[in-house]
Amino acid sequence: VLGSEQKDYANGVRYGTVTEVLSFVNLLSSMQTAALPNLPEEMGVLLNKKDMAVKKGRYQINMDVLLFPWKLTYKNHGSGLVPKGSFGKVHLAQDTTTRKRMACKLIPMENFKAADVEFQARFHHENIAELYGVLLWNQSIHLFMEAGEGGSVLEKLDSCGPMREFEIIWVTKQVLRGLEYLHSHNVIHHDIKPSNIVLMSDKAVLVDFGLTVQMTDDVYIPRDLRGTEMYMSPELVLCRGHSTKTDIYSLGTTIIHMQTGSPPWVRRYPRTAYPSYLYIIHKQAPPLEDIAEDCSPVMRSFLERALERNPALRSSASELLKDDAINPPREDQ
Ligand SMILES: Nc1nnc(-c2c[nH]c3ncc(-c4c[nH]c5ccccc45)cc23)o1
Repeated sequence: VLGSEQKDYANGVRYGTVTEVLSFVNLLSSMQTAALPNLPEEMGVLLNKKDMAVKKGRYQINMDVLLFPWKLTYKNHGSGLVPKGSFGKVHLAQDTTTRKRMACKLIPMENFKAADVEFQARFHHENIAELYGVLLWNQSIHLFMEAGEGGSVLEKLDSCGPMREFEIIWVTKQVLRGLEYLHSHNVIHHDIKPSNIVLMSDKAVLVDFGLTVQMTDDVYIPRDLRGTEMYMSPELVLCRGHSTKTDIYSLGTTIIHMQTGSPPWVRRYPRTAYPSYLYIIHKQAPPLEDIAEDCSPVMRSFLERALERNPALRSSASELLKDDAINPPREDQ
């Protein structure tokens, strides 16, 4: 039976505010899948009135919006689909009335967490993939978001090899702006890595906020290990409390991946011989040996500051945004 608050979703899909999206999402997280059959075909709250055309409380998948498997940007890629984010396959979506192209991440009801949406709904910045709306259909949550049609940095690296320094600077600046914004709200992304940075014609944006948390004070005591091993900071691995500085370390390892084509450690410690890198990250000094030989001196000192073992001494996003490495003197000056 629909509870009282569930009633106002009985009329399907509607436009709403961020607050309404968050209460819808909390309703979904608490809803048992058993309640589903007697719900309307699709239910949802959309933020983006401009690009998503709701018709009489309906927004039907494969009618009002078409979903396509994301043709990976570079042809010679393995699978046809965008690799799974944390709990979700990402499709390309197109509204049939407005023609707007979006990303649509499908998350099965049982895997859905409010955090998947909460941070993208609450925090807005040009370098964070915008949330356009949340829809429940066919026992799956559909998250409609800003699409990075250039694919992810990982896809670009796998297909085109190491990036040149000016490309790395362009991506790093955008990621730092997004991190500076999140960190100013005490929000830790927790999974900064090449596959969570997607490219558009004029910018790069951060995606996948499934592991994101907001610190209550200036340290976060984790209950579980969050992130992807290769990009984890020593203090995060230690599990004795960490801060937003952990994202800066992950950006440092991401830059190493962009300039060499491989994450840190793997060339010196092959994955075949090392099932886990946590001990290496804990014991070894930061992976400065994995910095590309042809890395410029300014970028090398940037990386030394981003990969500083002691988070208190590690530079912040705001400090790194002023660094010479990403503000190269213009040739003509
Ligand atoms: N996990 C996740 N959560 N939200 C997104 C997302 C929002 N907007 C997007 N735009 C593009 C891509 C994406 C395209 N090719 C790719 C190849 C690899 C990885 C991602 C892409 C992913 C997204 O992704």
